[in-house]
Amino acid sequence: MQTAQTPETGKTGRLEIRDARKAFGSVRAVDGVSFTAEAGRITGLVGPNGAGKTTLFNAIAGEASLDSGTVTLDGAQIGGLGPHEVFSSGLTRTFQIPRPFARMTVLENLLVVPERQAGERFWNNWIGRGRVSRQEAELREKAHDVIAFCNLSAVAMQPAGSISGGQQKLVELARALMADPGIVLLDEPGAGVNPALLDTIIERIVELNRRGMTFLIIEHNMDLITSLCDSLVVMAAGQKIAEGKPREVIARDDVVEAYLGGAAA
Ligand SMILES: Nc1ncnc2c1ncn2[C@@H]1O[C@H](COP(=O)(O)OP(=O)(O)OP(=O)(O)O)[C@@H](O)[C@H]1O
Repeated sequence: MQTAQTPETGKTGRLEIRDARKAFGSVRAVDGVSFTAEAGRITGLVGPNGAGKTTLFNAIAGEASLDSGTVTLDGAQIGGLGPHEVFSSGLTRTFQIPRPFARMTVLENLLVVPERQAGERFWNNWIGRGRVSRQEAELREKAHDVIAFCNLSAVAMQPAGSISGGQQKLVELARALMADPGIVLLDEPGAGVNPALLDTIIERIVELNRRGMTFLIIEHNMDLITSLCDSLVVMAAGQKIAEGKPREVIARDDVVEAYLGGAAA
């Protein structure tokens, strides 16, 4: 699937969610949520436990279906597609708990990421080599470039299961980059990561965004959210309760209230 560029910015990765709904029995996990992650921006998705963030992420990434609503990426409908088709359309995600192939080296974890068949080639554009063929040597070269970019060179030949949880988060990001995505969905990139590695993760996200990559990030760490995000969407009990500039949004009484209620639940 070819991705279109957003006319105003020339960037890709604009994700638009309209009236998304998903229920599990009587639980309305996602209850009529609409928002847009603008191309070239970093959008945060926050909310207390059980707000519906993960359910929405899973639906966007094609791992679960919505009951109703639409999801478009650069104007193309991706709602209802399976995970591989969503991936091919230029959207990749990371998981809250990293899922590397534990016995494979970090390098091998990157080499097994399938190449997208069409669409934007973010990383390739950046390294300026045009279209990278599937030739093993070039794929390895790209993987080494991505590994260096993610500060993982020192552990490239180690089994991914043997490195720290924070480094595994960087492997997740690196695997996402191998696909040259227009947008990356990050599920709690800061969770369980030591402060030094967290700085590296933040720096890398900022650098990728500076080069045009779009991000949608679920995160509980408000310092990380306010320092990284251009805009913030707050969910509670399946609904969007606030949206706007991060510092303004998190100061709102109803947002504070939702968090206190969620924490007490
Ligand atoms: N597979 C499922 N079956 C039944 N209920 C589910 C399922 N997945 C999620 N839920 C329910 O849907 C609601 C939203 O859950 P979800 O995990 O999406 O919230 P969340 O905002 O990601 O929370 P957290 O921050 O704790 O990860 C919760 O009430 C949860 O119990």
